[in-house]
Amino acid sequence: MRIDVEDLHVAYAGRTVVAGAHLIADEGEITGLVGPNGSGKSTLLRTVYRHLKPAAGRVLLAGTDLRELSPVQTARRVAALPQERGGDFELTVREVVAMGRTPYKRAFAGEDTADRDIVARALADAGMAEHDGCRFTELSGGERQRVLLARAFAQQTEILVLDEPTNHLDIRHQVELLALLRAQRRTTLVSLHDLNAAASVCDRLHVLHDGGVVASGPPREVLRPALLAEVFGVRAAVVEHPLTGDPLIAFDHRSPADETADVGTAWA
Ligand SMILES: Nc1ncnc2c1ncn2[C@@H]1O[C@H](COP(=O)(O)OP(=O)(O)OP(=O)(O)O)[C@@H](O)[C@H]1O
Repeated sequence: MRIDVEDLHVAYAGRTVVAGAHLIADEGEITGLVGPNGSGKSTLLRTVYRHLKPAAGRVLLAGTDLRELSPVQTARRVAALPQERGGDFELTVREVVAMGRTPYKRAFAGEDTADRDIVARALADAGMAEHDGCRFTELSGGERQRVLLARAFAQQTEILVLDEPTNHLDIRHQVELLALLRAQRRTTLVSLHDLNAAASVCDRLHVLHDGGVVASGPPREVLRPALLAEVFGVRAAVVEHPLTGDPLIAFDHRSPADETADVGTAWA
């Protein structure tokens, strides 16, 4: 189920933070949203999972404007892992994941066997099956994250919108999560700070800068040194990963990009 974001404008209390953003997330692909702090990634994602309303422009799911869908219809199409991982749920891990089944329930209907199987499968996929009886509040940040991801899986939507899903995860769990997303082949729109992870797992990237998309395309075409200098303010070489052949960004951690250097317009 393809996502089209068209000329999107989003504001908080009159302050526009996403201004005229366009992007596409193709069916079954992993589409990455990257950009510096405050560039508008979370805000854009919140409009796609309908937590925020656009001030102008629109979000289409398989050609249908989100505004034409009810909240339940949206929840059957889009599951989200928001950046706000709060919710000090006084619930067990299993109960939190079972919340993902809500869009399919009539009021006060209980869980059936199919729901229980879906929840168990989602917990196993997120590597949290052994914690199913634990209290959510007693988990580490990374474990909570994986439980909330399992809740999104249990929602069984064609679209996943994930805001920094690898945040808090150790490197092994980052690799596992990204491999799991690839294996699922759902339409996935994901914000990532780790540009090397984005280069490895995303089919297409959109670079957000000051609320607008300034570059789009396959990671190899987008992640060029000039763009990294201009948008992220860093010096970097882009080489080939010796194991995978993916683009590998070797950052200069000693000094930022020289603001006076002529880096050209990488995305022209
Ligand atoms: N709830 C809010 N109310 C008011 N302003 C907000 C709110 N959330 C974000 N903003 C502002 O909107 C701008 C974009 O923030 P957003 O969180 O979308 O960026 P981001 O690219 O996801 O950043 P980060 O990489 O730091 O997570 C920032 O200037 C931020 O201060």
